[in-house]
Amino acid sequence: MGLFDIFRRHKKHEDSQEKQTKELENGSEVPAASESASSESAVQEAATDAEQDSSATVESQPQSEAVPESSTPVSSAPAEQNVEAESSVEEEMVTSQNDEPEETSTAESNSQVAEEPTPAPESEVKEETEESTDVNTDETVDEESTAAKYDQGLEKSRTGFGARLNRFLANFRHVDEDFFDDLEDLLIESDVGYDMAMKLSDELREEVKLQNAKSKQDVSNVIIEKMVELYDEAGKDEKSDLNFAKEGPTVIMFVGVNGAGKTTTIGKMAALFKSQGKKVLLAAADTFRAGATEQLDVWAKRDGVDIVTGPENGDPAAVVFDAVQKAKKEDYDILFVDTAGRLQNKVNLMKELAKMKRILTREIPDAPHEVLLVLDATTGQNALNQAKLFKESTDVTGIVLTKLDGTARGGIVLAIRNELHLPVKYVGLGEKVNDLQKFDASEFVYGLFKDLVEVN
Ligand SMILES: Nc1nc2c(ncn2[C@@H]2O[C@H](COP(=O)(O)OP(=O)(O)OP(=O)(O)O)[C@@H](O)[C@H]2O)c(=O)[nH]1
Repeated sequence: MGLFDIFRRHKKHEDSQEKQTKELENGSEVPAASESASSESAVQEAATDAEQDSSATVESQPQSEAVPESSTPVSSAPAEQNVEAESSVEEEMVTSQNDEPEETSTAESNSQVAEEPTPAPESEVKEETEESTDVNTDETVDEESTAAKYDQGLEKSRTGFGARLNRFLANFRHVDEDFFDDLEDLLIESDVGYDMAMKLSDELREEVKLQNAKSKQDVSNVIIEKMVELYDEAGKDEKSDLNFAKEGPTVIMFVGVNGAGKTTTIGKMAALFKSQGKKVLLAAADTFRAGATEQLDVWAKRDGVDIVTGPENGDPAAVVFDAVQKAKKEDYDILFVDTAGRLQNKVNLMKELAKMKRILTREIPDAPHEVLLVLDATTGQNALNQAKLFKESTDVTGIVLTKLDGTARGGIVLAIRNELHLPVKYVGLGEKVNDLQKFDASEFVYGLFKDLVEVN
Protein backbone atom coordinates (compact mmCIF):
# COMPACT_ATOMS: atom_id res chain seq x y z
CA MET A 1 0.00 0.00 0.00
CA GLY A 2 3.07 2.16 0.25
CA LEU A 3 2.11 4.04 3.41
CA PHE A 4 5.45 3.53 5.03
CA ASP A 5 7.29 4.49 1.86
CA ILE A 6 6.77 8.14 2.64
CA PHE A 7 8.08 7.66 6.16
CA ARG A 8 11.12 5.92 4.69
CA ARG A 9 11.61 8.66 2.10
CA HIS A 10 11.47 11.38 4.73
CA LYS A 11 13.77 9.44 7.01
CA LYS A 12 16.29 9.03 4.20
CA HIS A 13 16.10 12.75 3.51
CA GLU A 14 16.51 13.65 7.18
CA ASP A 15 19.43 11.24 7.51
CA SER A 16 21.18 12.78 4.51
CA GLN A 17 20.61 16.28 5.86
CA GLU A 18 22.00 15.23 9.20
CA LYS A 19 25.03 13.80 7.43
CA GLN A 20 25.54 17.03 5.52
CA THR A 21 25.25 19.09 8.71
CA LYS A 22 27.86 16.91 10.33
CA GLU A 23 30.11 17.29 7.32
CA LEU A 24 29.60 21.04 7.50
CA GLU A 25 30.54 21.05 11.16
CA ASN A 26 33.64 19.12 10.23
CA GLY A 27 34.48 21.74 7.62
CA SER A 28 33.61 19.91 4.39
CA GLU A 29 31.48 21.41 1.62
CA VAL A 30 27.71 21.15 1.64
CA PRO A 31 26.18 22.94 -1.31
CA ALA A 32 22.79 21.31 -1.89
CA ALA A 33 21.28 21.43 1.58
CA SER A 34 22.19 25.01 2.28
CA GLU A 35 20.84 26.11 -1.08
CA SER A 36 17.51 24.51 -0.53
CA ALA A 37 17.29 25.96 2.95
CA SER A 38 17.93 29.46 1.67
CA SER A 39 15.47 29.16 -1.17
CA GLU A 40 12.87 28.07 1.36
CA SER A 41 13.53 31.07 3.52
CA ALA A 42 13.42 33.32 0.46
CA VAL A 43 9.91 32.10 -0.25
CA GLN A 44 8.99 32.74 3.35
CA GLU A 45 10.37 36.24 3.16
CA ALA A 46 8.52 36.94 -0.06
CA ALA A 47 5.32 35.75 1.55
CA THR A 48 5.91 37.96 4.56
CA ASP A 49 6.53 40.89 2.28
CA ALA A 50 3.28 40.12 0.53
CA GLU A 51 1.44 40.25 3.82
CA GLN A 52 2.96 43.63 4.51
CA ASP A 53 2.33 44.83 0.99
CA SER A 54 -1.31 43.91 1.20
CA SER A 55 -2.10 46.70 3.62
CA ALA A 56 -0.55 49.20 1.26
CA THR A 57 -2.72 47.86 -1.52
CA VAL A 58 -5.80 48.23 0.63
CA GLU A 59 -4.97 51.82 1.14
CA SER A 60 -4.62 52.40 -2.55
CA GLN A 61 -8.17 51.14 -3.07
CA PRO A 62 -9.98 54.51 -2.87
CA GLN A 63 -7.68 55.81 -5.54
CA SER A 64 -8.80 53.07 -7.86
CA GLU A 65 -12.42 53.78 -7.13
CA ALA A 66 -11.96 57.37 -8.06
CA VAL A 67 -11.39 56.31 -11.62
CA PRO A 68 -14.09 57.96 -13.69
CA GLU A 69 -17.02 55.89 -14.80
CA SER A 70 -17.10 54.81 -18.34
CA SER A 71 -19.95 53.83 -20.52
CA THR A 72 -17.87 51.51 -22.58
CA PRO A 73 -19.41 48.09 -22.67
CA VAL A 74 -17.43 45.14 -21.54
CA SER A 75 -18.09 43.31 -24.74
CA SER A 76 -16.07 45.75 -26.72
CA ALA A 77 -12.34 45.88 -26.38
CA PRO A 78 -11.83 47.37 -22.96
CA ALA A 79 -11.82 51.12 -23.12
CA GLU A 80 -8.69 52.67 -21.84
CA GLN A 81 -9.11 54.87 -18.85
CA ASN A 82 -6.48 57.44 -18.23
CA VAL A 83 -5.37 56.32 -14.89
CA GLU A 84 -2.31 57.82 -13.31
CA ALA A 85 0.68 56.80 -15.36
CA GLU A 86 2.56 55.62 -12.30
CA SER A 87 -0.28 53.45 -11.17
CA SER A 88 1.16 50.11 -12.09
CA VAL A 89 -1.68 48.17 -10.57
CA GLU A 90 -4.79 49.28 -12.29
CA GLU A 91 -4.43 50.11 -15.89
CA GLU A 92 -7.93 49.86 -17.20
CA MET A 93 -11.31 50.05 -15.70
CA VAL A 94 -14.39 49.53 -17.74
CA THR A 95 -17.89 50.10 -16.50
CA SER A 96 -20.67 48.38 -18.31
CA GLN A 97 -24.20 49.53 -18.24
CA ASN A 98 -27.12 47.23 -18.57
CA ASP A 99 -29.21 46.39 -15.56
CA GLU A 100 -29.80 42.72 -15.08
CA PRO A 101 -27.96 39.82 -16.49
CA GLU A 102 -30.93 37.89 -17.53
CA GLU A 103 -30.33 34.23 -17.38
CA THR A 104 -32.98 32.86 -19.59
CA SER A 105 -32.22 29.23 -20.02
CA THR A 106 -34.19 27.26 -22.55
CA ALA A 107 -36.15 25.72 -19.74
CA GLU A 108 -37.11 29.07 -18.36
CA SER A 109 -37.69 31.00 -21.51
CA ASN A 110 -41.44 31.22 -20.90
CA SER A 111 -41.12 32.94 -17.63
CA GLN A 112 -38.32 35.32 -18.40
CA VAL A 113 -37.77 38.26 -20.62
CA ALA A 114 -35.78 37.25 -23.64
CA GLU A 115 -32.15 37.40 -23.06
CA GLU A 116 -30.12 40.26 -24.33
CA PRO A 117 -26.60 39.12 -24.00
CA THR A 118 -25.26 42.58 -23.94
CA PRO A 119 -22.97 43.69 -21.20
CA ALA A 120 -24.24 43.45 -17.73
CA PRO A 121 -24.95 46.08 -15.20
CA GLU A 122 -22.78 48.27 -13.16
CA SER A 123 -20.13 45.62 -13.10
CA GLU A 124 -16.63 46.87 -13.28
CA VAL A 125 -13.70 45.26 -14.92
CA LYS A 126 -10.30 46.02 -13.60
CA GLU A 127 -7.38 44.82 -15.54
CA GLU A 128 -3.87 44.43 -14.38
CA THR A 129 -0.82 45.05 -16.46
CA GLU A 130 2.00 42.59 -16.59
CA GLU A 131 4.12 45.01 -14.60
CA SER A 132 1.59 45.02 -11.83
CA THR A 133 2.68 41.55 -10.87
CA ASP A 134 4.57 42.62 -7.86
CA VAL A 135 4.64 39.88 -5.33
CA ASN A 136 4.70 36.17 -4.94
CA THR A 137 3.81 35.23 -8.46
CA ASP A 138 6.97 33.37 -9.20
CA GLU A 139 6.56 30.81 -6.49
CA THR A 140 6.76 27.28 -7.60
CA VAL A 141 5.99 24.48 -5.27
CA ASP A 142 8.70 21.90 -5.29
CA GLU A 143 8.55 18.64 -3.49
CA GLU A 144 10.67 19.82 -0.63
CA SER A 145 8.69 22.95 0.12
CA THR A 146 5.47 20.92 -0.08
CA ALA A 147 6.80 18.62 2.61
CA ALA A 148 7.91 21.60 4.68
CA LYS A 149 4.51 23.26 4.33
CA TYR A 150 2.71 20.13 5.50
CA ASP A 151 5.19 19.74 8.30
CA GLN A 152 4.64 23.27 9.58
CA GLY A 153 0.93 23.44 8.82
CA LEU A 154 0.16 20.24 10.66
CA GLU A 155 2.24 20.96 13.72
CA LYS A 156 -0.79 21.73 15.82
CA SER A 157 -2.55 18.53 14.82
CA ARG A 158 0.62 16.56 15.30
CA THR A 159 1.00 17.85 18.82
CA GLY A 160 -2.74 17.42 19.36
CA PHE A 161 -4.18 14.37 17.62
CA GLY A 162 -0.82 12.72 16.95
CA ALA A 163 0.60 13.29 20.41
CA ARG A 164 -2.61 12.16 22.12
CA LEU A 165 -2.51 8.95 20.16
CA ASN A 166 1.13 8.61 21.09
CA ARG A 167 0.40 9.07 24.80
CA PHE A 168 -2.52 6.70 24.58
CA LEU A 169 -0.35 4.04 23.02
CA ALA A 170 2.45 4.62 25.48
CA ASN A 171 0.10 3.91 28.36
CA PHE A 172 -1.86 0.94 27.13
CA ARG A 173 -1.36 -2.40 28.79
CA HIS A 174 -3.59 -4.78 26.88
CA VAL A 175 -5.40 -4.55 23.61
CA ASP A 176 -8.79 -5.26 25.15
CA GLU A 177 -12.30 -3.78 25.03
CA ASP A 178 -11.29 -0.82 27.19
CA PHE A 179 -8.48 -0.09 24.78
CA PHE A 180 -10.90 0.09 21.86
CA ASP A 181 -13.44 2.17 23.84
CA ASP A 182 -10.75 4.71 24.70
CA LEU A 183 -9.42 4.71 21.15
CA GLU A 184 -12.91 5.41 19.79
CA ASP A 185 -13.26 8.39 22.17
CA LEU A 186 -9.89 9.72 21.11
CA LEU A 187 -10.72 9.42 17.43
CA ILE A 188 -14.10 11.12 17.82
CA GLU A 189 -12.51 13.96 19.79
CA SER A 190 -10.00 14.35 16.97
CA ASP A 191 -12.80 15.01 14.44
CA VAL A 192 -12.46 11.68 12.67
CA GLY A 193 -16.25 11.39 12.90
CA TYR A 194 -18.37 8.83 14.75
CA ASP A 195 -18.90 6.44 11.85
CA MET A 196 -15.27 6.43 10.89
CA ALA A 197 -14.17 5.91 14.51
CA MET A 198 -16.47 2.87 14.83
CA LYS A 199 -15.42 1.46 11.50
CA LEU A 200 -11.77 1.91 12.36
CA SER A 201 -12.08 0.34 15.75
CA ASP A 202 -14.01 -2.66 14.35
CA GLU A 203 -11.42 -3.30 11.70
CA LEU A 204 -8.58 -2.83 14.14
CA ARG A 205 -9.95 -5.55 16.41
CA GLU A 206 -9.42 -8.01 13.55
CA GLU A 207 -6.17 -6.56 12.31
CA VAL A 208 -4.45 -6.45 15.70
CA LYS A 209 -5.28 -10.13 16.19
CA LEU A 210 -4.26 -10.98 12.67
CA GLN A 211 -0.90 -9.29 12.93
CA ASN A 212 -0.46 -10.37 16.53
CA ALA A 213 0.45 -6.77 17.33
CA LYS A 214 1.41 -6.35 20.94
CA SER A 215 4.12 -3.75 21.26
CA LYS A 216 3.38 -0.04 21.18
CA GLN A 217 5.11 0.29 17.83
CA ASP A 218 3.23 -2.62 16.25
CA VAL A 219 -0.15 -1.38 17.44
CA SER A 220 0.64 2.17 16.39
CA ASN A 221 1.66 1.06 12.89
CA VAL A 222 -1.49 -1.05 12.53
CA ILE A 223 -3.72 1.87 13.56
CA ILE A 224 -2.15 4.30 11.12
CA GLU A 225 -2.03 1.74 8.33
CA LYS A 226 -5.72 0.98 8.87
CA MET A 227 -6.64 4.68 8.89
CA VAL A 228 -4.96 5.17 5.55
CA GLU A 229 -6.52 2.02 4.15
CA LEU A 230 -10.02 3.13 5.15
CA TYR A 231 -9.29 6.59 3.80
CA ASP A 232 -8.21 5.14 0.46
CA GLU A 233 -11.21 2.85 0.35
CA ALA A 234 -13.75 5.59 1.08
CA GLY A 235 -12.45 7.65 -1.80
CA LYS A 236 -11.38 5.17 -4.42
CA ASP A 237 -13.51 6.80 -7.12
CA GLU A 238 -12.60 10.35 -6.18
CA LYS A 239 -10.44 12.52 -8.36
CA SER A 240 -8.33 14.91 -6.37
CA ASP A 241 -6.90 16.84 -9.35
CA LEU A 242 -8.74 19.87 -10.60
CA ASN A 243 -10.82 19.36 -13.70
CA PHE A 244 -9.65 21.69 -16.48
CA ALA A 245 -11.54 22.66 -19.62
CA LYS A 246 -10.30 20.87 -22.74
CA GLU A 247 -10.36 24.22 -24.49
CA GLY A 248 -11.36 27.73 -23.54
CA PRO A 249 -11.56 29.08 -20.02
CA THR A 250 -11.79 26.79 -17.02
CA VAL A 251 -14.43 28.09 -14.63
CA ILE A 252 -14.09 27.36 -10.93
CA MET A 253 -16.87 28.43 -8.57
CA PHE A 254 -16.24 28.74 -4.87
CA VAL A 255 -19.00 28.21 -2.32
CA GLY A 256 -18.98 28.14 1.47
CA VAL A 257 -20.11 30.11 4.49
CA ASN A 258 -18.67 33.51 5.31
CA GLY A 259 -15.39 33.36 7.11
CA ALA A 260 -14.49 29.90 5.84
CA GLY A 261 -11.75 31.48 3.75
CA LYS A 262 -13.21 31.58 0.23
CA THR A 263 -11.75 34.96 -0.67
CA THR A 264 -8.34 34.11 0.72
CA THR A 265 -8.36 30.78 -1.10
CA ILE A 266 -9.22 32.41 -4.41
CA GLY A 267 -6.46 34.95 -3.88
CA LYS A 268 -3.93 32.24 -3.12
CA MET A 269 -5.05 30.03 -5.98
CA ALA A 270 -4.98 32.91 -8.45
CA ALA A 271 -1.37 33.60 -7.46
CA LEU A 272 -0.51 29.95 -7.90
CA PHE A 273 -2.00 29.67 -11.39
CA LYS A 274 -0.66 33.02 -12.47
CA SER A 275 2.80 31.84 -11.44
CA GLN A 276 2.28 28.91 -13.81
CA GLY A 277 1.72 31.33 -16.66
CA LYS A 278 -2.08 31.19 -16.76
CA LYS A 279 -4.24 34.18 -17.58
CA VAL A 280 -6.54 34.49 -14.58
CA LEU A 281 -9.78 36.42 -14.10
CA LEU A 282 -11.68 36.84 -10.82
CA ALA A 283 -15.43 37.43 -10.51
CA ALA A 284 -16.48 39.10 -7.25
CA ALA A 285 -19.97 37.64 -7.13
CA ASP A 286 -20.27 37.83 -3.33
CA THR A 287 -22.05 41.15 -3.54
CA PHE A 288 -23.87 40.67 -0.24
CA ARG A 289 -21.15 40.60 2.37
CA ALA A 290 -19.93 44.12 3.01
CA GLY A 291 -16.30 44.32 2.05
CA ALA A 292 -16.14 41.03 0.16
CA THR A 293 -15.59 42.70 -3.21
CA GLU A 294 -12.93 45.03 -1.83
CA GLN A 295 -11.19 42.09 -0.20
CA LEU A 296 -11.06 40.19 -3.47
CA ASP A 297 -9.95 43.33 -5.26
CA VAL A 298 -6.99 43.60 -2.90
CA TRP A 299 -6.03 40.04 -3.85
CA ALA A 300 -6.42 40.85 -7.55
CA LYS A 301 -3.97 43.72 -7.14
CA ARG A 302 -1.52 41.65 -5.14
CA ASP A 303 -1.64 38.83 -7.64
CA GLY A 304 -1.66 41.12 -10.67
CA VAL A 305 -4.78 39.53 -12.13
CA ASP A 306 -7.97 41.05 -13.55
CA ILE A 307 -11.25 41.26 -11.71
CA VAL A 308 -14.90 41.89 -12.51
CA THR A 309 -16.88 43.47 -9.68
CA GLY A 310 -20.46 44.65 -9.14
CA PRO A 311 -22.17 47.09 -6.78
CA GLU A 312 -22.84 46.08 -3.18
CA ASN A 313 -26.09 44.14 -2.92
CA GLY A 314 -26.32 44.00 -6.70
CA ASP A 315 -27.25 40.84 -8.54
CA PRO A 316 -24.34 38.44 -8.28
CA ALA A 317 -25.44 36.75 -11.49
CA ALA A 318 -24.75 40.01 -13.31
CA VAL A 319 -21.12 39.87 -12.27
CA VAL A 320 -20.91 36.24 -13.34
CA PHE A 321 -22.43 37.12 -16.68
CA ASP A 322 -19.93 39.88 -17.37
CA ALA A 323 -17.03 37.81 -16.17
CA VAL A 324 -17.75 34.74 -18.24
CA GLN A 325 -18.27 36.86 -21.35
CA LYS A 326 -14.99 38.57 -20.76
CA ALA A 327 -13.20 35.30 -20.03
CA LYS A 328 -14.40 33.89 -23.32
CA LYS A 329 -13.75 36.93 -25.47
CA GLU A 330 -10.35 37.66 -24.07
CA ASP A 331 -9.06 34.12 -23.84
CA TYR A 332 -8.58 33.80 -20.14
CA ASP A 333 -7.37 30.40 -18.98
CA ILE A 334 -9.14 30.41 -15.64
CA LEU A 335 -12.11 32.22 -14.17
CA PHE A 336 -12.54 32.04 -10.40
CA VAL A 337 -16.01 32.94 -9.15
CA ASP A 338 -16.44 34.04 -5.53
CA THR A 339 -20.01 33.56 -4.30
CA ALA A 340 -21.97 34.67 -1.25
CA GLY A 341 -22.09 32.18 1.59
CA ARG A 342 -25.57 32.66 2.92
CA LEU A 343 -26.85 29.48 4.43
CA GLN A 344 -29.74 30.96 6.40
CA ASN A 345 -32.10 30.15 3.63
CA LYS A 346 -31.32 27.02 1.72
CA VAL A 347 -33.90 27.67 -0.96
CA ASN A 348 -32.47 31.10 -1.75
CA LEU A 349 -28.94 29.80 -1.75
CA MET A 350 -29.94 27.01 -4.06
CA LYS A 351 -31.68 29.42 -6.43
CA GLU A 352 -28.80 31.84 -6.42
CA LEU A 353 -26.21 29.19 -7.15
CA ALA A 354 -28.41 27.57 -9.78
CA LYS A 355 -28.84 30.94 -11.51
CA MET A 356 -25.10 31.51 -11.65
CA LYS A 357 -24.50 28.02 -12.93
CA ARG A 358 -27.10 28.44 -15.66
CA ILE A 359 -25.39 31.59 -16.87
CA LEU A 360 -22.03 29.87 -16.90
CA THR A 361 -23.32 26.80 -18.68
CA ARG A 362 -25.09 28.85 -21.28
CA GLU A 363 -21.87 30.63 -22.13
CA ILE A 364 -19.54 27.65 -21.75
CA PRO A 365 -21.44 24.35 -21.95
CA ASP A 366 -19.22 22.30 -19.63
CA ALA A 367 -18.80 25.11 -17.07
CA PRO A 368 -18.46 25.29 -14.16
CA HIS A 369 -15.64 22.79 -14.35
CA GLU A 370 -15.38 22.71 -10.58
CA VAL A 371 -17.58 23.83 -7.71
CA LEU A 372 -15.25 23.92 -4.74
CA LEU A 373 -16.69 24.05 -1.25
CA VAL A 374 -14.44 25.93 1.14
CA LEU A 375 -14.58 24.54 4.69
CA ASP A 376 -12.88 25.80 7.82
CA ALA A 377 -11.11 22.83 9.44
CA THR A 378 -11.25 24.46 12.87
CA THR A 379 -15.04 24.21 12.95
CA GLY A 380 -15.05 20.40 12.97
CA GLN A 381 -18.51 18.86 12.95
CA ASN A 382 -20.03 22.22 11.99
CA ALA A 383 -18.02 22.22 8.80
CA LEU A 384 -19.38 18.79 7.98
CA ASN A 385 -22.95 19.91 8.59
CA GLN A 386 -22.45 22.95 6.36
CA ALA A 387 -20.97 20.72 3.72
CA LYS A 388 -24.04 18.52 3.75
CA LEU A 389 -26.28 21.55 3.22
CA PHE A 390 -24.17 22.87 0.36
CA LYS A 391 -24.09 19.42 -1.19
CA GLU A 392 -27.88 19.43 -1.18
CA SER A 393 -27.93 22.91 -2.72
CA THR A 394 -25.52 22.45 -5.58
CA ASP A 395 -23.24 19.90 -7.22
CA VAL A 396 -20.10 20.33 -5.22
CA THR A 397 -17.12 18.69 -6.92
CA GLY A 398 -14.45 19.07 -4.27
CA ILE A 399 -13.35 20.57 -0.99
CA VAL A 400 -10.78 23.18 -0.06
CA LEU A 401 -10.07 22.63 3.62
CA THR A 402 -8.72 25.85 5.09
CA LYS A 403 -7.03 26.61 8.40
CA LEU A 404 -5.72 23.10 8.93
CA ASP A 405 -2.82 24.84 10.64
CA GLY A 406 -5.29 26.18 13.20
CA THR A 407 -6.75 22.89 14.37
CA ALA A 408 -5.26 20.37 16.76
CA ARG A 409 -7.63 17.71 15.45
CA GLY A 410 -6.69 16.97 11.86
CA GLY A 411 -9.02 13.94 11.77
CA ILE A 412 -11.59 15.99 9.83
CA VAL A 413 -9.96 14.89 6.57
CA LEU A 414 -11.09 11.33 7.27
CA ALA A 415 -14.58 12.42 8.25
CA ILE A 416 -14.98 14.43 5.05
CA ARG A 417 -14.08 11.49 2.93
CA ASN A 418 -16.18 9.02 4.87
CA GLU A 419 -19.29 11.13 5.31
CA LEU A 420 -19.30 13.37 2.27
CA HIS A 421 -17.52 11.35 -0.36
CA LEU A 422 -16.00 14.48 -1.78
CA PRO A 423 -12.31 14.79 -2.58
CA VAL A 424 -10.27 17.30 -0.62
CA LYS A 425 -8.45 19.05 -3.49
CA TYR A 426 -6.54 21.78 -1.69
CA VAL A 427 -5.68 22.52 1.92
CA GLY A 428 -4.90 25.80 3.65
CA LEU A 429 -1.86 25.35 5.87
CA GLY A 430 -1.40 28.98 6.87
CA GLU A 431 -2.30 32.53 5.96
CA LYS A 432 0.50 33.22 3.51
CA VAL A 433 -0.04 33.15 -0.21
CA ASN A 434 1.99 29.98 -0.70
CA ASP A 435 0.36 28.15 2.20
CA LEU A 436 -2.36 26.80 -0.04
CA GLN A 437 -1.26 23.37 -1.14
CA LYS A 438 -2.65 20.64 -3.32
CA PHE A 439 -3.92 17.96 -1.01
CA ASP A 440 -1.42 15.16 -0.72
CA ALA A 441 -2.68 12.27 1.43
CA SER A 442 0.80 10.85 2.01
CA GLU A 443 2.25 14.16 3.17
CA PHE A 444 -0.81 14.65 5.31
CA VAL A 445 -0.40 11.31 7.07
CA TYR A 446 3.29 11.93 7.51
CA GLY A 447 2.75 15.42 8.89
CA LEU A 448 0.23 14.11 11.39
CA PHE A 449 1.91 10.92 12.55
CA LYS A 450 5.60 11.26 11.87
CA ASP A 451 6.37 11.10 15.58
CA LEU A 452 4.50 7.82 15.93
CA VAL A 453 5.87 5.74 13.13
CA GLU A 454 9.30 4.25 13.18
CA VAL A 455 10.78 2.83 10.04
CA ASN A 456 14.12 1.27 9.41
N1 LIG B 1 -4.33 30.26 9.54
C1 LIG B 1 -5.04 30.28 8.41
N2 LIG B 1 -5.87 31.31 8.18
C2 LIG B 1 -6.58 31.30 7.04
C3 LIG B 1 -6.49 30.26 6.09
N3 LIG B 1 -7.35 30.54 5.07
C4 LIG B 1 -7.95 31.71 5.38
N4 LIG B 1 -7.48 32.18 6.57
C5 LIG B 1 -7.86 33.38 7.30
O1 LIG B 1 -9.21 33.28 7.64
C6 LIG B 1 -9.79 34.56 7.68
C7 LIG B 1 -11.07 34.52 6.93
O2 LIG B 1 -10.80 34.24 5.58
P1 LIG B 1 -11.46 35.08 4.44
O3 LIG B 1 -10.99 34.59 3.16
O4 LIG B 1 -11.26 36.49 4.78
O5 LIG B 1 -12.89 34.65 4.63
P2 LIG B 1 -14.06 35.69 4.61
O6 LIG B 1 -13.75 36.69 3.56
O7 LIG B 1 -14.30 36.14 6.01
O8 LIG B 1 -15.23 34.88 4.21
P3 LIG B 1 -15.42 34.25 2.82
O9 LIG B 1 -14.44 34.84 1.89
O10 LIG B 1 -16.83 34.62 2.55
O11 LIG B 1 -15.20 32.81 3.10
C8 LIG B 1 -8.76 35.51 7.13
O12 LIG B 1 -8.13 36.15 8.22
C9 LIG B 1 -7.76 34.60 6.44
O13 LIG B 1 -6.46 35.11 6.45
C10 LIG B 1 -5.60 29.16 6.36
O14 LIG B 1 -5.47 28.18 5.62
N5 LIG B 1 -4.91 29.24 7.54
